[in-house]
This record gives sequence, structure tokens and C-alpha cells, in this order.
Amino acid sequence: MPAAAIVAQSLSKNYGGTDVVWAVKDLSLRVERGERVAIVGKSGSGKSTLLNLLAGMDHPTAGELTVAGRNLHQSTHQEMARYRLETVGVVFQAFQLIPQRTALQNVELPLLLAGIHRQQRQARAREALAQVGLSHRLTHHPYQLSGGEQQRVAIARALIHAPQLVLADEPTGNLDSATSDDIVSLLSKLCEEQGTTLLLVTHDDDVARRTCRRTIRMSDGRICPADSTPSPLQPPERTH
Ligand SMILES: Nc1ncnc2c1ncn2[C@@H]1O[C@H](COP(=O)(O)OP(=O)(O)OP(=O)(O)O)[C@@H](O)[C@H]1O
Repeated sequence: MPAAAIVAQSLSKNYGGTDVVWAVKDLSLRVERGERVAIVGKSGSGKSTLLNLLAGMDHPTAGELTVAGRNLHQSTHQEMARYRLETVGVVFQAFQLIPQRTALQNVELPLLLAGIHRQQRQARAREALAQVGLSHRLTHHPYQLSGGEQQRVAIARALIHAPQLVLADEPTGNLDSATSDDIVSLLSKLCEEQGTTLLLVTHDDDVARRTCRRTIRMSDGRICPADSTPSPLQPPERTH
């Protein structure tokens, strides 16, 4: 069996307060290295919470979570920070670019944080922007770019440090349908070329089918057991 990128066992996350909310509940999941998996489900079903746990931005309340061989449930804050820097890349619905920085500066940021020398990080950022078709927009600021171009910059930023795992949370939510098609195709292609594992949250079953070989559906913090939506072009796979 190939090495797993993600192994979650009885993973749970709750939010306290007077009424405790179990955003993720007793969830078990295995994703192989290089797999592309879509996560669909109604609003409030726990998709973003699961992604936040995988991104190392939140700690599980219970259960075990291993990503690229790292036990996230046992990691210290320092180890989590290192994990976020080295192992994972995230693409958000709202792009989350820094407005005061150019496209090039936004893309080189993960390398800056990793302490990579200026010349090397600029060369790699140029290359990453070329891969997303934006060599002609290096010095543009986010407000000077279209939504699709901003998301391309965000994709270049997410992939520049060659992460093992890319998490995309509704990356086409702010884009029209033609641009959405381009963006998910690009993301899928780059992940495939680099052997990167991709988890894509989307409300669009069509996007899920076209981009990923496996779709998991969440409901009330859990994965629906008998749900799989294999692409008509590809053979069916297991559900989770
Ligand atoms: N910080 C928080 N404090 C309390 N409850 C929260 C918090 N974050 C999320 N929740 C609750 O956890 C549940 C799952 O939320 P989550 O954002 O993961 O859902 P989602 O499937 O991503 O929804 P959407 O599609 O609307 O983004 C919801 O009931 C939500 O209200």
C-alpha cells in the first residue's frame, strides 16, 4: 500500500460555550500521497473545520491526525508552526493576499518566512508565477489584478515551497464559472505534476467531479458512509 498523506482516526473538534458544537465528530479518513479528494457538504457540515485541522491552524479536541508522517494531535505550537511553513499550502476563497505587496512579494512570502535568501526566493517566485501564467504581472498589487489573477497568485504562493499537501477552501467561490473552470484545472494540473496531495472543499459537485477522483460528503461533522461520486471518466474508488 502506498504511503498515506493523511490518516485521521476518530477525529473530533468541538467549540465550547453554553451550547457545545461538535464541528467534526468521530471522523476517520485516509488519503494517499498524490491523491486529489473533494469535500462537499451543506453549510455548517464541518468542511472548513476539517481543513483547519489539516492546515495545523487548529488542534483536535480528540482523536488522532497524522499528515505526512507528523502527528498533529501531539504537536507543540512550535512544531505546528514548522508544519504550516513546510508541509502544507492553503488556498482560500477570498485569496488572502497582502494588499500592500506585489504579486512577486506575495508569492515569495513563504520562502521569506523559511529564511531563504532573497535572490533564490525571487527566482523561485518568478518561476511559480510563470507556472500560473502571470509572468507579466510580477509588480502588480492585488487591487490591480482580476479575481482569477489574484487566485492564481494565491495558488503560486501555496505551491512555492513544494508542500506535500494543498488545502483549497472554496477556491472558486468568488469567481465566475469560466474563471472557476480555469482555476480548478490549473490547481489540479499543478498538483498532479508535482505529486502533491490536494483536498478541495467545494459546494459544486461538478467542480468536485472534474477535479478529483474521489469525493467525500460531510454531514454533521461526519463523513457520509455510502457516498462517492467517481468521475464518469475514471473508475470508481472507495468512499473513505
Ligand atoms: N469558532 C467557532 N466557534 C463556535 N462554533 C463554530 C466555530 N467555527 C465553526 N463553528 C460551528 O461548527 C460547525 C461547522 O462549521 P464549518 O465552518 O466547519 O462548516 P462548513 O461546512 O465549512 O460550512 P460553510 O460551507 O458554510 O463554510 C457549524 O455549526 C459552525 O457554526
